[in-house]
Parts: sequence; structure tokens; C-alpha cells
Amino acid sequence: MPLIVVYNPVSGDRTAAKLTTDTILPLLAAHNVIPDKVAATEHAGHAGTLLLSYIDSLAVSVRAEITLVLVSGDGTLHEIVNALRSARSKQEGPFPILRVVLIPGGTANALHSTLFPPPTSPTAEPTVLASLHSFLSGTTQRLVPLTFAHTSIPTSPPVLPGSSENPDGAPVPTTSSDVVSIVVTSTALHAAILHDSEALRASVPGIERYKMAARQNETTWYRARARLLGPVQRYDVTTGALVTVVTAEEEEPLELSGPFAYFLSTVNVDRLEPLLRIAPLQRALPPPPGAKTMDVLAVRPLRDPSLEGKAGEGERKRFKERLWGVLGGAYQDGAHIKARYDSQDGKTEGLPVVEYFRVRGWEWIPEEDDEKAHLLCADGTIFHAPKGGKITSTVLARTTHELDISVYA
Ligand SMILES: Nc1ncnc2c1ncn2[C@@H]1O[C@H](COP(=O)(O)OP(=O)(O)OP(=O)(O)O)[C@@H](O)[C@H]1O
Repeated sequence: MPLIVVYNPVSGDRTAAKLTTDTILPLLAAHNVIPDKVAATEHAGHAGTLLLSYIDSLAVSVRAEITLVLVSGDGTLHEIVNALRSARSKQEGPFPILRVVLIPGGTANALHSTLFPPPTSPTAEPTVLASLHSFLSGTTQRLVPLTFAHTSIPTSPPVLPGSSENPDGAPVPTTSSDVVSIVVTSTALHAAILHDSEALRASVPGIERYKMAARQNETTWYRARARLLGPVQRYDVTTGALVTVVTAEEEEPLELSGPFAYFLSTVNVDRLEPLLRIAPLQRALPPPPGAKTMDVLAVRPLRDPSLEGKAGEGERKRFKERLWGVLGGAYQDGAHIKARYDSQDGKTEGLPVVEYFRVRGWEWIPEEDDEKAHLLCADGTIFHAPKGGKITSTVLARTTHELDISVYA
């Protein structure tokens, strides 16, 4: 079967080239697996074009299924998936199945740490080559298919009927950017952190840059409405179960009014970093195989009864302490999803701080004058919606994207 090795020499701590040469290629050779091609990415966006030109170089008779050994972080895989999706949409007929051997060479390695959670015992084997061992094992191979979250971000501001640009209310064609996430799609704090941390990449190559960017955004709230598209389930902290709140696609979405401190959705992953288990139900209560769902986490500060509905500087500073305290629970195996506000009457339980949903998709409608609420992060790539532009994210059905991409686990 055709096999290509691709590594990103600048991802993470920049050790992908050494790992490939010193460890991965010798291990493949020891199993009589000789790659057709070994290539380093040379610039952003290169991984996708590399893979597509490799596919083009193969005779049609041998390209039904391709193995990619990828040494990188999530961002490089994200680029590959988007390049394949774009190529697929322009091509009729069969398209190669892609099997990925994923070697964590990035900073966060969310997908890899979800498939291979960090060992709890100090004597356990490190997991860096676990996907490769699965591929080489032959008998114990497990392939995990990837789910895609498709997000559409308008590129031009909405033109409302009756406005000076459109006085007679004629339909105005909208333009948008489209992107597929395989890990995370977010707005609010997470998007702001990813946006600001990119500027720190050169000086702070490790995870620390995310913490620095977090501090820059810790008292910001984001004014927007979110509409959760059905079917929608809500996590019930008391029973530990997911409870249906919107039954079908046709029903009215569940609307969440802002402001938001946090709004993030994940597919395929429960972790964003090896120890940051942000969406624990992705593994604790996994969706059935092939389900068209993503998990959404939202934090809306004004649910905190101690703020008494106020959003001043003092309340934001107080809420910052609460938010960090709660989100810190994500590092304790996902304990944040159980945190509650204080009870108002001292008898009943307080509201959950983190609202956790399983949904088909969501819409995010930022308030026009809140610039930071217009940021969107798709697997680390940042987009800016135009003023007041509505962002929509939904899980793509396999029949729509017609791609078959899975990872050895
Ligand atoms: N040779 C290169 N020079 C500069 N940028 C590159 C090069 N090759 C790839 N890239 C870019 O590097 C970016 C980061 O890669 P990747 O996501 O794999 O690593 P990371 O950000 O360190 O890890 P993670 O996404 O797991 O946090 C990608 O968005 C990709 O476009």
C-alpha cells in the first residue's frame, strides 16, 4: 500500500525531523516498510499540497488507500484534512481512503493525547510511537474515523432588508469562508487566546504561550447570542447523564443569551493538551459511531448569582478568579464540568458554572460593536467575522464530505 511520511520541522519543540530520521524510519525499515516518499513541510499550507501531489503521482490502480505517517501537531493534520476536502469537492468518482499514523510532534497534540491519554503510572511506556505500533502490529490495529465540524464564516457584512444599501429588501448573495475542524472550534476566551498566542510563538515555543495569552484576556466578556442546533442534549451534573432538551433538527434551536466568557466545541477529542481534559464526555459518554454530534461548553458569567446581574470592572475581576478556578478543573481529569455556583437559598444545588451540551451544531451571533466577539478559532486557525456576521458550525455527514480519513489508535 502507498505510504508517505510527512513531518513538520517547526511544530512543537522542533524535534520532528530528528524523531523521523532517528526513530520512525528505522522502525518502519525493521518491519520491511519502505516509504515511497519522506518529506518535510516547508511553509504553512504545504502539508496539504504535499499530500495531494503525492496522490497525483500514484497510478490510479494503487491509490484506493494511502497511509500517511504524520509527525506534527493538530494544525498540520487540520491543513491536510481541509486540502483533501477541497480536492474531493472538485473531483467526481472514487477518492483515496486515508489512514493516518499520528506521531505527536506539535505543541498541544490534542488528537493524539485523546487517542492515547498520558499514562498515569511512571513506569508505563511513553505513548509517542503508539499509533505507529498499532499500524505495524497488523493484528491489533484499531482505526478511529475522524468526524468533521464544518464552519462557515461570512466574509462580507450582512446587508439587512430596509437598510440604506438594500432599501427594497432584495435578496443579497452572501459570501463566506469555509473551514473544517477536526479538534476544536471556538469563540470567546479560547479564540482570543489562540489569536494572541500566535504572536508569541517565536519567543515562547511551548504551551506556556497559551497561558500568557490567557492572562491578557482574563477579564474580557464576549457579547453575543448562541443558538444550539438540534438535536441538543444537556449534561445533568446531578445524574451524570445527557438529557435531551431539543429533540430534532426541525425544532427551534436552544438560544443562549450572552455575555459569554467561554464558548468552545470539540469533535474527536476530549483533550486539548495531554492533561487538559476539556470535554470529558467525548470519552466518558462517547457518541455512537458515526453520530453527527459535537460537544459544546459555555460559561456565561451572569448566571453567577453573586454578581447580581452586574457586569462592571469589579464583577469581571471577581469572575476571573471563579473562571480560572473552575477551568483549572479541566486539568483534574475534567472535574470542571461538575462545578456549581453557590446555592441561592442554601438548600437547593447552585447552577452549573460550565454548561455542557451535545449538539448537531451552533450559530454564534456577535454584537456588532464587540470586536473580540467576532473572532473564531478552527483548530488554531483564526478567522474574523465581519461586523455582526453570523458564524455557523455543524457536523458534516459522511455522505456530504465523502472522505474516509481515520487514525491508527
Ligand atoms: N516549514 C514551515 N515553516 C513555517 N511554518 C510551517 C512549516 N511547516 C508547517 N508550518 C505551519 O506550522 C503550523 C503549526 O503546526 P502544528 O499545528 O503541526 O504544530 P503546533 O502548533 O506546534 O502543534 P499543535 O497544533 O498540536 O498545538 C501549521 O499551521 C503549519 O501551517
